[in-house]
This record gives sequence, C-alpha cells and structure tokens, in this order.
Amino acid sequence: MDRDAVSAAVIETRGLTKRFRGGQLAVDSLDLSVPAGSVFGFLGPNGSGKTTTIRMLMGLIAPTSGTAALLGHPVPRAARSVLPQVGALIEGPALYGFLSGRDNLIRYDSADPAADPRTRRARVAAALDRVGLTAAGGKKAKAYSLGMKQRLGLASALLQPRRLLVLDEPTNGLDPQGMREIRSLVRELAADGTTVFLSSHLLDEIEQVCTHAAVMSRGRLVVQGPVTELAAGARGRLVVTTPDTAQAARVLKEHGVADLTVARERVTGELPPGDVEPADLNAALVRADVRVRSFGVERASLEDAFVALTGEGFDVAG
Ligand SMILES: Nc1ncnc2c1ncn2[C@@H]1O[C@H](COP(=O)(O)OP(=O)(O)OP(=O)(O)O)[C@@H](O)[C@H]1O
Repeated sequence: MDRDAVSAAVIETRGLTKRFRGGQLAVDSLDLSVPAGSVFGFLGPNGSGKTTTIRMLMGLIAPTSGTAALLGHPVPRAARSVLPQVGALIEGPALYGFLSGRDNLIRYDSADPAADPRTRRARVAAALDRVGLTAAGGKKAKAYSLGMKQRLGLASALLQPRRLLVLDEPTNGLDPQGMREIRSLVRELAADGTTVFLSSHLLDEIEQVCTHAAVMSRGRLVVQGPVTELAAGARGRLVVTTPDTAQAARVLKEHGVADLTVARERVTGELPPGDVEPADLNAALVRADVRVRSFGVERASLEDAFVALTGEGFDVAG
C-alpha cells in the first residue's frame, strides 16, 4: 500500500470490527478514511456503531479484528505516543460541580503527566478564552448551563495543541443556542487547521458544519466522502405548486415522475432517471393546461442520500 496515502489520512481504519461478548456485531469491517484538515461527520442513527468505533480509535477497547491508525500511527500499539496529539470529548465531560470552571481545567491538566505545570495557568486561560468562558471561569461548574459544561469539556481537550479532535455527539442534549455555540467553535478550530472528527445522529448538523461525512447503518459503513458529493448523489425532488393538483400529478406520472405526493396545492415527486429535463416536464404541464404557480427542484439533502442508499428512514429521535 502507498505509505503517503496512509499518512495523508488523519484517521484510517481497515476492516475494523468489534464483536461484543454475547455476539453483538457492533462494528462490521469498517474502512474509514478521514482527510487531514477536514471536519468529518460520523453520522448514523443511535446504535449504529459510532461510539464503539470511537472507543476503538482512542484505545479504550480492543478491536476484534482489523486495524486502525491515528496520524499515521497504529492504535492501540502506538496509542501512548499519538494520543497526546489528539483531544477527545467522549461521553460528556467529567466535571467537579463544586470547583470553578478554571479550577476544573487546572485539576484536569494536573492529572496529565505530559502537561508542563509552569505553563498551566496560561494554557488554562487560553483554553477558557478559546471556548468563550473567560468571564464565567470563576463560577462553580454546577452553575453552568449544559452548553457551558460542554464548552468546558472542549476546553479540557484544548489544553495542549492538538492535530486532531474527536468529539462524540458534542451537541447532544443542548438547546439550539448551545448547539450553535459548539458548531461555531468547531468551525473556528477547523479554520486553525485542526482536523475535527465528530459523531452525530443529526443530519442537518453534519450538513451545517462538516466538509466530509461517513454514514453508518447497523455497524456498517454505507458511504463516505465530501458532503457536497454525498448530497449530490441523491436526485432532488420536483416541487410544483398548482391549483390543478390532480391533473398535474397525472401528467407528471405519464412522464415518469415517481413517488408522487399531493398536499394542498403542492405536488412533489422524484425526477425520473435518465436525461429528462425539468424544463420539459414544466412544458408538458403547461401544454396540458395545468396552471403552474411555481416549479422547481429542491436540493437533495444528505437525508435524501441516506434514504436512497439504505432504503431506511433516518431515526432522528433521542
Ligand atoms: N459493551 C457492550 N456490550 C455489548 N453490546 C454493546 C456494547 N456497547 C455497545 N453495544 C451494542 O453495539 C451496538 C452499537 O453501539 P454504539 O454505542 O457503538 O452505537 P452508536 O452509533 O454510538 O449509538 P449511540 O448514539 O446510541 O451511542 C448497539 O447495538 C449496542 O447495543
């Protein structure tokens, strides 16, 4: 295998598999490739194997078979040398409520044998500043909102310079404002050159912040690549607004439009495969005296791509 190709990926797995005792196949022969500099969304419904994969990557559990490499080094074998360059936020931050945010970070840093005590205060101050908690740094952590706690957890991952950040469901449980804060922080970190790998069960979240994504379903990788390409893989839906819905649906059906839905004055359907031009469909409607108020093709979302690829709906609950 081309060694350069391996080192260009920040996370690379080959046939990575985890079968739990009791037989549960949580991750099934996963080949993941996370390019340097990407914001990589690891997407899948609850139970699809995301956390299990992340735990293997971070050396917390051993794979049943297959290999994984972080920053070009095999894990778990080289975990000790590579993990200091990787910041991780898995399963929510462990915080002491009776300590201030600042003291939580000082305590966390003191427990890290690789951390230099002489630079501790300055690094803690910089990390608090990074996540926008300077003003609240002296407050007890138990008085923090969930979003602030999550930002403090991120600060703990940022006490050292990191080449890679691994975040497991970083916006889980947050209100919309908290979610926005974490997303903009992720964007800022990426702009500074850190590769960010984050798991999520929220499709629109991935579309908003990620450059690349991998979609998991039942332990298997369904697809991975740049988000724009993944969404483009699914064809958009045709949307026609007209008072003559029944007639419009009939004409569109005759021209190969499938999966038609009619709601009030809106007819939607799947564009036929091949080189049928939406403009030709519009012309056919007009020829049949359908009064077309608006005619367009809705951009395909990652959700459309997911449904097209797996034939499943995307479970966004929980
Ligand atoms: N320690 C374990 N022992 C047995 N089965 C497990 C264990 N951990 C996870 N599983 C199972 O493995 C599958 C994948 O779980 P995993 O937690 O990796 O999914 P996930 O995509 O991260 O979902 P979630 O978002 O709910 O954490 C699930 O069916 C889960 O029940």
